[in-house]
Amino acid sequence: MNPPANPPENAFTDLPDLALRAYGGAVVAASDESFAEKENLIRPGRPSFRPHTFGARGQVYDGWETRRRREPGHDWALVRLGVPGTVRGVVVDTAHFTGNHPACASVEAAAVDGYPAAGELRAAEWTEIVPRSPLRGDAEHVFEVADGRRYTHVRLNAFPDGGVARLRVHGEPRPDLSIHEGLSLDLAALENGGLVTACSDAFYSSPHNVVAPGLARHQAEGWETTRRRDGGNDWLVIRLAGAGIVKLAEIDTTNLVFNAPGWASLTGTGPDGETALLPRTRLLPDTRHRFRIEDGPAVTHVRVDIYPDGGLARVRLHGVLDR
Ligand SMILES: NC(=O)NC(NC(N)=O)C(=O)[O-]
Repeated sequence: MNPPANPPENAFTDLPDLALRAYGGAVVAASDESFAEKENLIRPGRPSFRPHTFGARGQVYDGWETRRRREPGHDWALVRLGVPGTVRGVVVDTAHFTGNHPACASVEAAAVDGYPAAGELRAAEWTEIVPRSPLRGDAEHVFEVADGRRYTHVRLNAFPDGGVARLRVHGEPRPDLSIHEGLSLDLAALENGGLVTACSDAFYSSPHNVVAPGLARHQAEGWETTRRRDGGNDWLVIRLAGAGIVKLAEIDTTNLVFNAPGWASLTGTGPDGETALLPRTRLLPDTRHRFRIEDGPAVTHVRVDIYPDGGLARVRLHGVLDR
């Protein structure tokens, strides 16, 4: 999620990239990756470029690059989304590929639950979500997707061959929660369908990071705001995996050593209105705080207020789904 504080509504690039490696995405197969490896497609961060870094196979690119095709057909890469979901838009980024970018690209999507092997995936039913479109070199191509179905995999087609730096697949998470039936789970986690739907400020790093899997390895893998000068406070809103009762909240300031918030509070919203889940509570820098939440009602959204600013590495809201 990019600045500014009030992004335009429905800008799909503000939704999380469901294919991101950090969320568990994987490039499970590709027709070819002679020049540069397919895994680069879903790496976090902007693609880098160092000129004249020629290795034994040619210039080294931060992207997926196939060899010059001498037979009919086209190249493709198959991506498993880290979290299944509704795809709202795709970005095909040819950053730094000039003279060797594909002439055109298209994107297809499929829904295959379980653990399909690459061969099984290729035989799946694929739906075109981005029609074959011309590409330019060294450019981000932004394609909105109107199809509202849930998908688990996408396939990038490069016509006829060439290099693509990144493939971003923005959307809303829709995992299958049946496996959690009768169990507690992190209702905020992106992998369980939690989604940050609003935030006051995303200047340094994305608020989606607070619901990402695992621990943040450094400050940029968490959410960080600017220094606030107006007397207010920063906040974000998490839409939970479903209506649920939060029983344990984890507020993690790890890696925020000199810029951790001084305090935080949690407010739930649900069918019964607004409920204070955690009153304004003092936080320490660089610490994973855990708080029991007693007797809360079922809520669908939780607002996390931090005072006055700073950011958080992670927010975990463990609880049970309300039937
Ligand atoms: N990785 C490469 O060297 N690719 C290309 N060549 C240069 N110089 O970038 C190409 O497609 O021939």
